[in-house]
Amino acid sequence: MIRFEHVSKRYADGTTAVDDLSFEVTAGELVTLVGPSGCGKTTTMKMVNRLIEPTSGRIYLDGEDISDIDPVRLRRRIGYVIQQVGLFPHKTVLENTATVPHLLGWKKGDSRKRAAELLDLVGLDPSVYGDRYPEQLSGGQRQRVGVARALAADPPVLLMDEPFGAVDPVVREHLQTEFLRLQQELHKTVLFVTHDIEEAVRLGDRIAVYGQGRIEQYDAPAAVLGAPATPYVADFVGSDRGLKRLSVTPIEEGDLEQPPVVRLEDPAESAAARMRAEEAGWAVVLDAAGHLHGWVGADHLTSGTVSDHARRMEAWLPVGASLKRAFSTMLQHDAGWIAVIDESGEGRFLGVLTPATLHEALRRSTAADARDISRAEVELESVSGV
Ligand SMILES: Nc1ncnc2c1ncn2[C@@H]1O[C@H](COP(=O)(O)OP(=O)(O)OP(=O)(O)O)[C@@H](O)[C@H]1O
Repeated sequence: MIRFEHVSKRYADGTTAVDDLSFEVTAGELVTLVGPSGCGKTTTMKMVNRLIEPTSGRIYLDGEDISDIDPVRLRRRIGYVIQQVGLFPHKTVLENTATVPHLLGWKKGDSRKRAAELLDLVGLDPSVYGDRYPEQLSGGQRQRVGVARALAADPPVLLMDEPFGAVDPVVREHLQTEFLRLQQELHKTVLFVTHDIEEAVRLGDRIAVYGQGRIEQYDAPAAVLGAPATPYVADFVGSDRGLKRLSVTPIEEGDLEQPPVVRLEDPAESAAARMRAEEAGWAVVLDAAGHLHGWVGADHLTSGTVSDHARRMEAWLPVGASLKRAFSTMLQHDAGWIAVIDESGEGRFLGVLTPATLHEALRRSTAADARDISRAEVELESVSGV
């Protein structure tokens, strides 16, 4: 979809910003460009929409050399989101979002309708926010409008230059999650610049780790974390890369423990007897439909039915969620275990994840790399679902 062939950029003052760069982004792929300040990420990106022209080399979009495409036409095929969103202050949120359809000559009604759909898609209710002006929004909301605006004309390619860089970490994580959800729906071809390795790992199908003007490693997140290609990459991804792996390793059914399971309607005494037989101090409680209700301690089961004593359980996750989410859910709920649910299978309870099984899952993921299993076999499906 996007292909760089021996691309270099030297600025007039002699700075070599990008040096003989060759790489390819396939259609529907989200590639993060990560590296320290001044390593050439933004230059790379701006060459794709011809805001900057390369000194040498060629860039292809869908097989077409972009130097043969009129820049204005080219940019219609490419959405662009930057950190300082650049919304027009005197235009409403709806008008800002409708900018590109408007420029493309859409009818006013059509472009406003499209803008409203897009605002909805990025989590802003158009009836609440549509008539506001940018200064009446929070930083995170402004970034969402920026994303909606870039998507308005439905371009196949999105360039995003530190789009979430200016918001606080909590909002940032929220925006990342929403963007991943959006990307699962839209399958845009995305180049995403960040200097934050965590963000690169969380979002990227592949990561390009930049050194000075060059890509040091271009690989799937687990491979970059598990097998850094050079000492520079190892240093950049950090000594805590084991921890970072948490965000690219999904919970699998095989990781789960199977505690005793009782039903809400079970008589308390028989449930207690079963737990004693399994030497378990507690059991997971399911409702009549087999959905997770909560848990119950063996000591409480003195009379009546399980439902008289059961407590609700809020700490649960769908299978396939990342181990990082599992870990933070445990901390958030101060829970020694979390329930894992099969969301696609109507919320069927699958088992529980404990700190010990979480550790095992992390070792499984590291061992996969140590055995030099090819990237394709390291489970990465959930990278886009963390
Ligand atoms: N117009 C310019 N003229 C001269 N040098 C430039 C120009 N624009 C960028 N550079 C230099 O090119 C190098 C790469 O810049 P670029 O903006 O691509 O880096 P970056 O990786 O995006 O950095 P950051 O994360 O700080 O945005 C830097 O050394 C920068 O100073």
